[in-house]
Amino acid sequence: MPNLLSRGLFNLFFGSRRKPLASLPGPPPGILGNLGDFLGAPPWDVCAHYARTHGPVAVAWLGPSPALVLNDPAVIHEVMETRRLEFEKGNIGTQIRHSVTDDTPFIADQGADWARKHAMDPLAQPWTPAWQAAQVEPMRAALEESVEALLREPSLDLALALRKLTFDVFCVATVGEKLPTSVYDDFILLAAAADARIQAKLPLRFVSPPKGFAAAKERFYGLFADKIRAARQAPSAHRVDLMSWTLREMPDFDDRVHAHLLGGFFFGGVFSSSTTLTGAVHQLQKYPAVEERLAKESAALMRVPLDFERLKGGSWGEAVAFEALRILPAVRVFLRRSPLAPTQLVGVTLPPGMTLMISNQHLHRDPSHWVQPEVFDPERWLNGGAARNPLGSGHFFPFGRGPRACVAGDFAMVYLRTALATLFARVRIQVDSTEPFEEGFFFGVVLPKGVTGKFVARQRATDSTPMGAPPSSAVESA
Ligand code: HEM
Repeated sequence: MPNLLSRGLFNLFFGSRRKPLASLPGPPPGILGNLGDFLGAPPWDVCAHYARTHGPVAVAWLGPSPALVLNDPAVIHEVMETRRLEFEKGNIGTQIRHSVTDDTPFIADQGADWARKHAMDPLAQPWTPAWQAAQVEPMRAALEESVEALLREPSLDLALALRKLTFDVFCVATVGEKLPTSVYDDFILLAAAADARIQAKLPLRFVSPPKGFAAAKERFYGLFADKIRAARQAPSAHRVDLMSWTLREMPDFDDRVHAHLLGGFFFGGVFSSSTTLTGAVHQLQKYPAVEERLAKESAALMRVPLDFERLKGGSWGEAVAFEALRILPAVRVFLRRSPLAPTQLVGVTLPPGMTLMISNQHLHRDPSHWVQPEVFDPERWLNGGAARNPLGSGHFFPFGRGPRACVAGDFAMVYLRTALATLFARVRIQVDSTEPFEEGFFFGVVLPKGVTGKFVARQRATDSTPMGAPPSSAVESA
């Protein structure tokens, strides 16, 4: 809390800016506004703290600029759904455009730009659900191969190991094969360049790209362009990867845009999906009975080939994925900004270009809505629980809300369920500490830090068909 002098100075210099927002609660600003709150803690924790101390709508000051912190489901509904065309996404476009290209809908302006890009996105087509369903067995096989390799590692940084595993599996889902590690290195370099801009304390024009950025970008997107060219020359009616499916269904789709979207898939999905898996693994170590039930269900599901229909029968796996997305959502803060023309919201006129900070951190754990919100309890999603709190509803929006919610949310659920089933049928993931882990931030996504552990093979259940390589020497029973 800033002292009286600091508060007095703020009012002296910026008091007139406070007047239009005076009816709204919020922390008292000092000479630097409330920046001090954000320097000491992750932004989602600050948003949750404001919800608890000031209520569901609060004004905070980022230096001399006000920000509206929203923890009210009805107002969030307005901003992200009914009135979304008025509120552009923060400045994420200028931060990540160099790495992700302009073709991804993620950074499109609300309105016509987004509508055009969304309409031609292979992830938003009538055939997309069929492509998703067809990924279950190829992803299972890719996961199994990666798991066998990880079993040989004596110790792992689980966030990084699951990130690489997710990248490899997404290669199979997008182009039908795992790609060389050099492609992963290029991807991480491009993501790190975007992350440096997201986290920059300087004006963006002073943030220079890392060494080798231009060459990595050319190689990364060039690889997808080469794959598309090769697939056009030797079309196959049987390949089920996204690229082949798109070429069959949308033969006139521009190859350059197609290559950009295939590359963009990794930026959209690898960090968020692997962070969610890491969170799930950490919670499962803390709640062994939940893990045991997942292992049993997974062993029963695991007959090769695994198909979408059988995977859907794994209701505990789905509940575990939902619970991980609730308690440790990978994307916790959504930024929007008010339009240049004066706009009314929450009973006040917003200044032009005002930042709106929307977070799911508090609402996903709101004790007035959830029973024992701090407990990792997948049971809450069974017996109608998922219908009571559907994805994108007031207290559960890990994939965002409204038309700009994650275009690949359904695919992410298929991936998470396939990954949980494949992993927990085969291994116990031993996590070194169940204490809460430190949470960093990479590419706009939460990055778990210091979550170390190892994979330990489970004894295979007798009623499942043997898969893959023989168990390694360290074996536990399921
Ligand atoms: C657990 C995994 C995932 C989580 C938690 C997640 C979360 C999100 C969230 C919260 C948004 C909305 C952001 C906003 O409104 O500001 C979003 C949008 C988006 N996500 Fe995901 N995502 C995941 C997986 C994926 C995957 C696998 C892809 C692959 C392509 C992807 C691609 C996108 C794209 C392109 C958008 C922009 C959609 C649009 O504006 O039309 N995401 N995601």
